[in-house]
Amino acid sequence: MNSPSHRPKLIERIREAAATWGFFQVINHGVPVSVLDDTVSSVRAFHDQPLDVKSKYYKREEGRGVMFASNNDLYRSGAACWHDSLQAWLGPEPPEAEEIPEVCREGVIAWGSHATAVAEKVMELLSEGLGLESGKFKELTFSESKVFVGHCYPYCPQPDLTVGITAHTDPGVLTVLMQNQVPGLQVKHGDVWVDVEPVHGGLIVNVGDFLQIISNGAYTSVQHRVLANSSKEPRISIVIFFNLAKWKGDGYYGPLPELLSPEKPPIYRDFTLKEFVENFYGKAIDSKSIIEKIKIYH
Ligand SMILES: O=C(O)CCC(=O)C(=O)O
Ligand SMILES: [Fe+2]
Repeated sequence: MNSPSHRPKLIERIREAAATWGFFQVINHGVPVSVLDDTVSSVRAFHDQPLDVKSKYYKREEGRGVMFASNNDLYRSGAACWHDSLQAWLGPEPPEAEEIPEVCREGVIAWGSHATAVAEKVMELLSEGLGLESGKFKELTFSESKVFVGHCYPYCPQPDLTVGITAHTDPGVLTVLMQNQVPGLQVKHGDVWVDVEPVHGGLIVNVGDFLQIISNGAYTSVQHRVLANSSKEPRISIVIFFNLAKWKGDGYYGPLPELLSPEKPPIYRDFTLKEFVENFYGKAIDSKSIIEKIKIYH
């Protein structure tokens, strides 16, 4: 990702992938594979512990600290999905190190900073792909608000009757994901669900709703889901969501003015953070994202 002579090509490839697929995989990202493997093992070790140890982290209030739960949307959704998750809100207000379970503390902290470095590089390329300065996304604080999520999809004896995570789009700016070798993630491309084969050492990056909106539709936030795990080995995936942080402007979010012109009018109306948050927390993860609500029909 670093060679200057490849940069224009890289910008174009990432722009194209983010526009058409909304998902892409990065390799040669500079994070040692041993860091990825160690983090996956330590999250697995957390989930392998007896329930009475993990239940110390049970809670339902989101937004800060550390939380262990099965489904964030348990009370908003018609059915629960076949996974457990350990979450840590790493920014803008990081938890005290002691709040993070000891068995995976080092992994959570290390992955948090490596994933941020990768996300910032990708954000530079995505920003340039829109014709903006490479530092624009960082200036807009897009890498500041971040949540670590260590998912575990245990063996499911009847995988045809449930799913690991229902189809949804991610709400924020960008998601960086790594996984062990157990498959399950699928991405929607047109009307087809496409399997994402795990690549050892590869990182998956996907566009969230907020990035689709601020790019005025140039980048696409696509639906994805995880099938219930039919293998005896648990599937581990570790995600960092980069969400909305503070905004430099007047409290309203919307398509970046730099991208708009009489030929390219906004296709989304502006909205407030309150509206965004209420929309997210008021629904099950598989129901309509804010994108549908704020679309302008020309
Ligand atoms: O486990 C995965 O591969 C995907 C998880 C996911 O989509 C999410 O946490 O939003
Ligand atoms: Fe997701």
